[in-house]
Amino acid sequence: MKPKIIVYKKVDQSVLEYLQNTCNVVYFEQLDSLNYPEFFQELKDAQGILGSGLQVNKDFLDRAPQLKIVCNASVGHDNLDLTELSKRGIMATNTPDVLNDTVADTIMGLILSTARRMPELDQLVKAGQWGSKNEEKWFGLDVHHKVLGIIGMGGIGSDIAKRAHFGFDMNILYHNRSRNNEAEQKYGATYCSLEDLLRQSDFVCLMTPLTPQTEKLIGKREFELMKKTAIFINGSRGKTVDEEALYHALKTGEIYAAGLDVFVEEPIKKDNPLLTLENVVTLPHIGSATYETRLKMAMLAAENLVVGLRGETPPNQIKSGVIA
Ligand SMILES: NC(=O)C1=CN([C@@H]2O[C@H](COP(=O)(O)OP(=O)(O)OC[C@H]3O[C@@H](n4cnc5c(N)ncnc54)[C@H](O)[C@@H]3O)[C@@H](O)[C@H]2O)C=CC1
Ligand SMILES: O=C(O)C(=O)CO
Repeated sequence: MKPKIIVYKKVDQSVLEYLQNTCNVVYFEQLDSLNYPEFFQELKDAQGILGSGLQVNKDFLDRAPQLKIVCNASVGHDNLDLTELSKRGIMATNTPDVLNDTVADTIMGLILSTARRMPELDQLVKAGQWGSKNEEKWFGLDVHHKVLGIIGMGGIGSDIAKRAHFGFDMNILYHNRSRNNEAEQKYGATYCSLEDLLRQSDFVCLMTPLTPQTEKLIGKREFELMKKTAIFINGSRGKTVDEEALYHALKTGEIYAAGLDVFVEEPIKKDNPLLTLENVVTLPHIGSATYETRLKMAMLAAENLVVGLRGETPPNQIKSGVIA
């Protein structure tokens, strides 16, 4: 009999068909309060789940006694309690690398749109307010030849460095848990302490995973260290930043602007004070969201699931306690 699995995220038909070759697939295009009861009913005898964002913790796993594998269709895996999973002998996988270029493109988009104030200018033109009198009011800051500080020089950080170095002649500083020789040799990146990076960078780009060590990594003190002209970009997870401190830094001119793809609460609440600021460019956690890349991520997650359920080691197994 084919093992039962649950896909809890909208995926391409080709991914479903691939999974159906070896699995009995229960498909939820998305989870909401209406279909949660049905989802948890199905979970009771499911051997695998594939999707992203669900909090897989002790309570969740108590409701999934047959589970053998949890496949995130994302590289981030802060939603998974790896200790609890490994205690129960349940495999966990993610989708690294296939999204690096796409997320790096998004980050460059945030860098350019904050520095050159593109969303504000778009609104101005569309509102029929394109005049010559106020032209200088809308001037922005150069990106090329500036200093870009990348915190978290992993797969995505390196692809941001590549674009910044070759495309924009930027000087790259980075802070990471360990030295990244490839980024140093190929993109001229210079390793430094977090404090030096914050003091010297024109653009500070946060690209670490969310872990106990990176939660609120950037807060009041870190914003105070940044240049007044600094632009802060967050593409990691909302909780890596103290949002109140960020609001204060932007409101008081401690930093120039911010470009944010991620927030503490997602979707962000309409009354979040950050949304009142002109010097913030926001995106709805869309870093990897192109048709091509989302398909690659879903297919990679599906391949991991099939291999894992075959009793073999999936290519992107996340190992508890392994530090990059
Ligand atoms: N906005 C979006 O749509 C997306 C966001 N992400 C986020 O980006 C994160 C990074 O993704 P990848 O580059 O693929 O991961 P990666 O594992 O290749 O790179 C992460 C880097 O962060 C470094 N790091 C970890 N903890 C650190 C610390 N305390 N201080 C300094 N450096 C630290 C690691 O050494 C590693 O080099 C993901 O975990 C996810 O949270 C990933 C994809 C899309
Ligand atoms: O992959 C991730 O971690 C994301 O945030 C979505 O692509």
